[in-house]
Amino acid sequence: MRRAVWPRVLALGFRAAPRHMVAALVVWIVGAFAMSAYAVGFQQIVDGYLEHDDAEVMRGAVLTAVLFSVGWTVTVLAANIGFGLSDHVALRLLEQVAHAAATEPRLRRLEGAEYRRRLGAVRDGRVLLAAGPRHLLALFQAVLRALGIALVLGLVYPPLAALPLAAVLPVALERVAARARTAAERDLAADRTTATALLDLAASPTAAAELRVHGLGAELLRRHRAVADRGVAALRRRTARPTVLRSAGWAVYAAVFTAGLGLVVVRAADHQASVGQLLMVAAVVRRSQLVSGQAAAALGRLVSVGDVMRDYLWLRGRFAGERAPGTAPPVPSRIVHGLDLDGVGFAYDDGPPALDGVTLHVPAGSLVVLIGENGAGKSTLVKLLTGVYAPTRGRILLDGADIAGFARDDWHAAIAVTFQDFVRYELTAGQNIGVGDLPRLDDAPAAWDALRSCGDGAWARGLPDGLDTPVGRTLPGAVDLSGGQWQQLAIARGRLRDRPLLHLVDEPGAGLDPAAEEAVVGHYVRDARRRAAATGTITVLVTHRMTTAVRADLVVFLDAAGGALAGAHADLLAASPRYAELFTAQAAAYHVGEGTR
Ligand SMILES: Nc1ncnc2c1ncn2[C@@H]1O[C@H](COP(=O)(O)OP(=O)(O)OP(=O)(O)O)[C@@H](O)[C@H]1O
Repeated sequence: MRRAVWPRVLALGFRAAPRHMVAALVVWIVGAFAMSAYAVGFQQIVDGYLEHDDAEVMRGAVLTAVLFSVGWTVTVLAANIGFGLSDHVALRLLEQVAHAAATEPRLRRLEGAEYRRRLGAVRDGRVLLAAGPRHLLALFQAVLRALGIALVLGLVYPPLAALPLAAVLPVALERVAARARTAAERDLAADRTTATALLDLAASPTAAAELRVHGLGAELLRRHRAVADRGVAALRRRTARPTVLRSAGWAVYAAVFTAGLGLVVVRAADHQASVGQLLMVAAVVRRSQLVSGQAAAALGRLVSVGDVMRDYLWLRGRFAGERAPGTAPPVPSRIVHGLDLDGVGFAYDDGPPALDGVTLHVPAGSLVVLIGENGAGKSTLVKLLTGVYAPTRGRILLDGADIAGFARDDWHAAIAVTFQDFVRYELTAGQNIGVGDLPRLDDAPAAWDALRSCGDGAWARGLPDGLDTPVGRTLPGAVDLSGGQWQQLAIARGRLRDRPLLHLVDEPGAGLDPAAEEAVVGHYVRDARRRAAATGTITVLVTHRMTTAVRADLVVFLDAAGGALAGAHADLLAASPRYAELFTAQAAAYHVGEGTR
């Protein structure tokens, strides 16, 4: 464990549970003193008895009884305080990471293999990390106990005070072994993730039907076994040598203490030490072994704690800074001129550009249909317009103002979105709509009204408690819905906000039956016209149904190279052979008459 992390682990404890930390510190100092010093009382009893000194025996008995009971009480107390401390820190840790991730406006910071690896490490290691302050205190206590033992040994024969130093070698080797183990585990983390994913998939209820039909269950388990066996073998190989070294360290330690004990026996034979002192040393040697074990265990765990702490600090650093722009311009209440994309480009991580130099003007109040083949960048453009991603080059301007300059929360409050990969919330059906406009989370009439855009909503009325029915798989009494019904809830959610500046809808028809899809598109067209007049709202509809393009003011056709062509449907038919080809193929498939051209 590198030094810089220690104070931060302690600070974690003091921030999460300051009273627990102080109590643990006090209790463990008292415990360390009591459990080391009680052996002195033990010596007094034996020597008093041999010298027929009843007063000395009594003093020893009282001292032993008091120190022993204080020591044990405090040990039990310390364990409880320590666990309480860990619980507090664990809770706080999870809250901090979850809050930072949930409120991070820059979605790119939640992506990438490095982010996923570190997040996984903190999630899996949170209990370990939360116990970090406790392990640090345990290490501190072990050092105090070792000092107490040195003091007691020094009383018998001063050179013996150096005996506890023999623990330095095995404890250091324990640390080396722990380092080797955590390094190996870290290198094997990808395999472990794969193994867990394979097991999760094998047990997943959503994948159950497909796995059975394709006969994949046994294959998944075979792969899991192969990956897991490889991991266990690699771990054994890499930790074998440090384990041998570790055992050698403890052997040296045992030899040194045995020699120390032998020395006291010789001194007792020479009448330079009393029998009581001999017994006291024997008791202290046993205690010293426990204390060294405690220190070694704490140090070993702290190595892993340090690793998780570094991942945790990395995550905190990733979410830090740039959160609140100083003075952001206000988001306008209506669009007057329109939306301009000025050379907009975007690439995920180090991948090829998903969008490459898109430049176009969308007049206020337009209904835009966004068309393109799979992977052309339609959803990416929608995400750029929501502001959760920023263009890697170029700008998006609303009435001339770069949307990147608006405060994120203000911008998000000013738009309405239905995402292609929408979320299925484990809430009631009505709340699945209500989350689209939080102040109206439980506004039943508004939810019914929004749902009516997808048809008559008969299926929702047929639910046991209508829109008050919990939906999904986890809540008690929850009803799971069909893909199209979930999609209707997502569409209604996106329609709940009344006066958005941008209304973005990504593939609303994908899971809907033709009647529902027609109803939905019709509502979007009517909403777009109504809002155009009121707020200059721009509605962007992503669809593969090219016949919808006929009803648009502006069609944006994204090509596979990340470029865009914009214009009226008829203009695009003339300007783009590929667009015309796609339209003709689809029109033929859907028996669309020539009149639509
Ligand atoms: N989160 C992501 N990380 C990395 N690459 C991504 C991510 N999302 C999309 N891409 C890539 O960006 C490109 C554009 O994807 P996008 O989802 O925008 O296409 P689309 O036009 O919406 O496709 P579809 O019609 O299939 O929904 C694709 O090549 C895709 O592989």
